[in-house]
Amino acid sequence: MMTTLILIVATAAAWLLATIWRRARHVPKVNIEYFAFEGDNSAARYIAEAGSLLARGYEKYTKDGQPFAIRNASDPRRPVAILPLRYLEEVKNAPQSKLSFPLFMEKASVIKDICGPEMTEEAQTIARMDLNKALNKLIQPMQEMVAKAYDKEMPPCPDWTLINPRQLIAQSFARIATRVLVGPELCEGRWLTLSRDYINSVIKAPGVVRHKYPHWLRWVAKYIEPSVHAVLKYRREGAELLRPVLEARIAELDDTAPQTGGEKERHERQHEDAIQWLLEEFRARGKKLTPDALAQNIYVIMTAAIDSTSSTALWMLFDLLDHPDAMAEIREEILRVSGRAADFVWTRHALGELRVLDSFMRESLRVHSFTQITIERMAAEPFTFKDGLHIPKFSQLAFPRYPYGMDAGVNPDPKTFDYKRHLKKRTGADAAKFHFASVSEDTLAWGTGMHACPGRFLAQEALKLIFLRLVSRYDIKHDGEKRPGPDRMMGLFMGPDASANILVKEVASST
Ligand code: HEM
Repeated sequence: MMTTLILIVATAAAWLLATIWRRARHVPKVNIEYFAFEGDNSAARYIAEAGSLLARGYEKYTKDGQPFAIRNASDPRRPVAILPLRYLEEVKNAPQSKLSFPLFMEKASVIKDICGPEMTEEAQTIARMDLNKALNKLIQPMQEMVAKAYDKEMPPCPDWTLINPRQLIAQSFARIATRVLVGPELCEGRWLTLSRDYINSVIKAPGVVRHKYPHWLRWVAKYIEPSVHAVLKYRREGAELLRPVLEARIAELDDTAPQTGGEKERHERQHEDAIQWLLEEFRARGKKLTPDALAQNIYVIMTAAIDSTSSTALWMLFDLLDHPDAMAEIREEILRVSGRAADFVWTRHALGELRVLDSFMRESLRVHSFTQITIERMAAEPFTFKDGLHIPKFSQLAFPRYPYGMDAGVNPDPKTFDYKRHLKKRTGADAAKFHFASVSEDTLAWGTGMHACPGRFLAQEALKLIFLRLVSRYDIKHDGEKRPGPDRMMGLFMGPDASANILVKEVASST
């Protein structure tokens, strides 16, 4: 009897191992040219130089309208298909059940295995709809958050004073995002540092899990892996902070339900923040919102928002320092629109009048890029384009965002930083296009279709509020001849030199 049992267990184990081995070896490949480094083609080289490979692939294939494949840092068995623009419409129109952005995020960051924030339909909907509807009302609290960050982070500087701007910028945006997402009740306290702790843990854990655990064993990481325990700890802490606010909001909504039917949007909202939007969105779908689900939905938006916007802001600052002519013109524009009033209360309309600043920001976004590729999707099922290009299940595709912005056919004289480039386009055919947050044909920076960044208008207004305060109240310059160092490269990710210092000095009369 015992021998039979051992035989059964041994046969089952052998079958399991053989299946895992077979699956690991037989991953279907994208059937297009694989573009790799000549000579050293190691993972380390990709981490340092993938951008240059992408640029060469763009010249060789994309400009000819051809797709090519490139090593996939998160899953070297499945190269990423880099597509030319002729595929954009089909990708845009493909439903999420076929070409999926959330699935790409989940697999690329092994999000389930690290118990990290998964993109949900509720988070997508409130970021797309409620956030943008509420933006007018949120400008004033956002301005107050920027003032608080400056009060805390900017030292008195009657004379030239050395500061590290990363902290000022990161704190300004973190406060804005915190106010918008967790509301006035929580925006001042622990949440500010907690969201940073959480994001850091979510950035760290996927690399550790991928490195230490084979594919088929990753599910155990949540039980034994310290870096995943860190994610879980901050997730629990977030849920506990949110719990009393959520309970109060539920009680309030229950009280107003008889008049409104409890339906979303039927009543004048008392609160404009993601807690309220998510609560109402969950109810509208007949679902119960728990503190943990609330924390996860807020964290997923925060993770998308914070580092992308903070890095963009730091690059913008360095570009401003490199272009004193632009800085002078932008300061003049801010003073004109605000009527030189120090206590001017900005509105969306007034921010919209800052057209030179807007064009400057868009140019900065063109020449710096947090990610060199965009519109990343994973095939949730085998996907075949009209021309026969086949993307196997669980393979990824993307578009070359950075090389596209630097293509002379798309943006003439691309190496010149022309801060009025987009302003000139706006004064041409279509004034509504080509502002910072526009998804138009000269940029892939915001993605496309239903997944096009829903936070781009928030980013636009936040960056303006952060910069108008800096430029109108302070003179700023590089630390002597010491310029910021080169961008940090991490595969197809880039980041500005966060260690660079700058000099600041209060101006005598200011806005
Ligand atoms: C300069 C700053 C930012 C840049 C460059 C940026 C860029 C992007 C890009 C390229 C995508 C993917 C689009 C696609 O694949 O088609 C995206 C998605 C997203 N972004 Fe942003 N983003 C920024 C700021 C923000 C902010 C402030 C928020 C806060 C609400 C945000 C929330 C999101 C969300 C929730 C998604 C996923 C959308 C979906 O799944 O449908 N982003 N962003």
